[in-house]
Amino acid sequence: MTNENGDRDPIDWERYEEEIGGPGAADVVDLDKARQRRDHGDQVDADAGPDGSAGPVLVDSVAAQRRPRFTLSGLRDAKRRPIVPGWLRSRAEATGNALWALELAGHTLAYHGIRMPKYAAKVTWRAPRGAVRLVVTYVRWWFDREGEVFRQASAREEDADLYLKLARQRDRRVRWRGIVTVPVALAVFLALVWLATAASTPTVWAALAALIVACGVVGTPADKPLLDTAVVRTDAAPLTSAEVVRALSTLRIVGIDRAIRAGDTGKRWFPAPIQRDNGAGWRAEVELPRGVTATEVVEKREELASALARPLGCVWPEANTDVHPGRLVLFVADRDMSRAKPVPWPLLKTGLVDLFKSFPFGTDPRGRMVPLTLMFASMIIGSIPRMGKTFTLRLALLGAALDPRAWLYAFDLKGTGDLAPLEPVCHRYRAGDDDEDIEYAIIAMREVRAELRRRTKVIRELPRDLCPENKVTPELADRKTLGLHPVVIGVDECQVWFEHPKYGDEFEEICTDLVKRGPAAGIVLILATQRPDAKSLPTGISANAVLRFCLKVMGHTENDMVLGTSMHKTGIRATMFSRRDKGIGYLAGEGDDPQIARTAYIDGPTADAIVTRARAARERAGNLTGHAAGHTVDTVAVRRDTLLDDLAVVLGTGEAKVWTETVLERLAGLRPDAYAGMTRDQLTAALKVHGIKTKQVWGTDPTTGEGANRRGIDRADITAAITKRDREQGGRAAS
Ligand SMILES: Nc1ncnc2c1ncn2[C@@H]1O[C@H](COP(=O)(O)OP(=O)(O)OP(=O)(O)O)[C@@H](O)[C@H]1O
Repeated sequence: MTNENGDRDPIDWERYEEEIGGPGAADVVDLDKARQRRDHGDQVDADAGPDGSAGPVLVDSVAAQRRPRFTLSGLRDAKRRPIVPGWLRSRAEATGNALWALELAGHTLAYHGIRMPKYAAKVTWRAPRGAVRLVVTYVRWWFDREGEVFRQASAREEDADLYLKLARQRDRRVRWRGIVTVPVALAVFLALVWLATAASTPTVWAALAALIVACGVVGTPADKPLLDTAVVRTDAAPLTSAEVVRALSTLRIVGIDRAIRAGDTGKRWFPAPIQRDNGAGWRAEVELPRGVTATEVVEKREELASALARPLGCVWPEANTDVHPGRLVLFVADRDMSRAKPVPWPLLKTGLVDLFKSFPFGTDPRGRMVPLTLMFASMIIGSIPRMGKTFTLRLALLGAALDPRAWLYAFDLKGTGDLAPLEPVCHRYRAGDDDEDIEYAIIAMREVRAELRRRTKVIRELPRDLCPENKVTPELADRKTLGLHPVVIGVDECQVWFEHPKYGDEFEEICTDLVKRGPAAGIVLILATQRPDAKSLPTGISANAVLRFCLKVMGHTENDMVLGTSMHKTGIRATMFSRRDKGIGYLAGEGDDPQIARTAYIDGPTADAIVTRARAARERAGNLTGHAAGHTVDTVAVRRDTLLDDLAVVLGTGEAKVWTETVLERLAGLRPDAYAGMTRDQLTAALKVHGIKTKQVWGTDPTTGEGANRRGIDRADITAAITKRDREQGGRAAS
């Protein structure tokens, strides 16, 4: 199509107009009628243009596409960049950076300081050559030797005019430079005379030293620097947009390939320039071609690393779904995260933890500290074997150990003793999965459940001003009389509990209760498992945990099991980690978005040293309890399960069947410490262990006096279960 100026417009606007209005649209729109309607003040047609004229306005026209440069609403919605940079706002990070700079300066000074004699010898050796170089350079300048080539060239080409011009210019220069030389020479001469006659000895030596250093520096060959290298830098090449586009185009992602085939050069894929981030690498934001999601790229992290020719541990693609699913944030670190020396844990040698506040957990790919706040949360740690779950659990428990108020329960069901360093500070500790160990654990967990019930009652009865949010506060935790100190329970390989044939259901029921109600009561449950599936990590637990740390997993089901529903779909994929990424995972629940973190690496001996410090702090606070104080748990108690006998007592002989709620009331009356607060579900689960099921029971409501059919217990079932148990125990005793 040709416009008024005779230029060819690449867009056939007439055709598009016709298409919008349908065939013959130009005939259908009656402009006169439209004008009449406007003149008569009729409502403007929905299709009317902005000027009120009838007919559709093409949004694809150049005018419609033009965006106003400056609008107030645009400014209101604009994202403000922080006045103080992020690393300065975090005290820990700012101190860390300042310490690093001081340390670097100290190292450099010490390195060069120790080499001063060597440098002095080098400088003295090079000084004569430097002196000659200085004199020669000066003489060359004085006699304008740099113009010599041109003068000779003009002579060779017999260009008399040019030669004369250059010769005259040289004469002028030599004369002028000679005039400058006289005062300079005089000054040097006078300085020498003064040094030789009137100056003090230190001044003479200082002047001589300065002269030697100056000459030595001038006499230094270009390929042999005077100073040795104190710090060897391994600077990574900068990341360029062309490189990113080229790498993305090799990933065989259909949408990207299609865009490139259609002539997209990728120049407009970058909404902001690629920047250095925290001095640790390059950060590129990429607006992927329409229809391509960032998760497609995240899944191909390994191929992307190969396309960028960087180690896998340097390449960290993430989806920024806050903007839209096609916005990719690519961080390319200078150093391989899985190989880099781990940043030492700040609490290694000094400092205690307040569990109500965060403590250092690890670092992100940018080298920034990642915190963890255990209070008011439960935590799940999951991955395939040998990725660092136990180390992560131990790290979290070490943090808890450094809060002298906290009671620690550590259960190492793998039984290898990985949690053994924590034993000196644990209120309850057990390694192994034998019957004895499981019995110990069930007693401990029953104890925690009873404690949970007690705490909820204490919190409920506290005056509003002391407990405004109906949850434990740091002040309440400090009051020893209330007994609301933090309780942190760590279980490694928790699937062993939940799959246990006898106590599995009870463990599940207690843990579900703890995950749901424990955080508000100051009880934190941390579960680690290498088999994150519905059986190893019951959904009631996995759905309610707040904190989640997912190291490498193999599939999206495990990913979502640990990190939460739909995480895989939204691009939070722990499947992208490689087997070398030990201790590296996605941490969700701390902060707004899940973040990649490498846990602080603490080996056994280091953990021992931290625990020694933690124990000393507990001794000072008078808070060495349970296992740590040498108390043992009577595991025989668990074998003498009193529930059946207690039921036999409360059911009496007169009634054949009793409603569950009535049984619960009677049990609470019989043993308030064991049964107060027990729910119907809990009783049902406890009965299931003995193979007893509740059934429909007809009875009369004592308050209303009306008959009703409700769930209840048959006394015959209890008697049968007791007989069976006694027979079995008798058989075992006889054998
Ligand atoms: N933050 C870390 N940095 C470097 N290496 C780590 C880190 N955390 C753990 N590792 C390494 O990973 C290895 C496995 O750790 P860990 O025993 O915790 O794995 P796991 O997942 O619990 O294994 P399993 O499933 O067999 O219990 C350890 O030997 C340790 O050296």
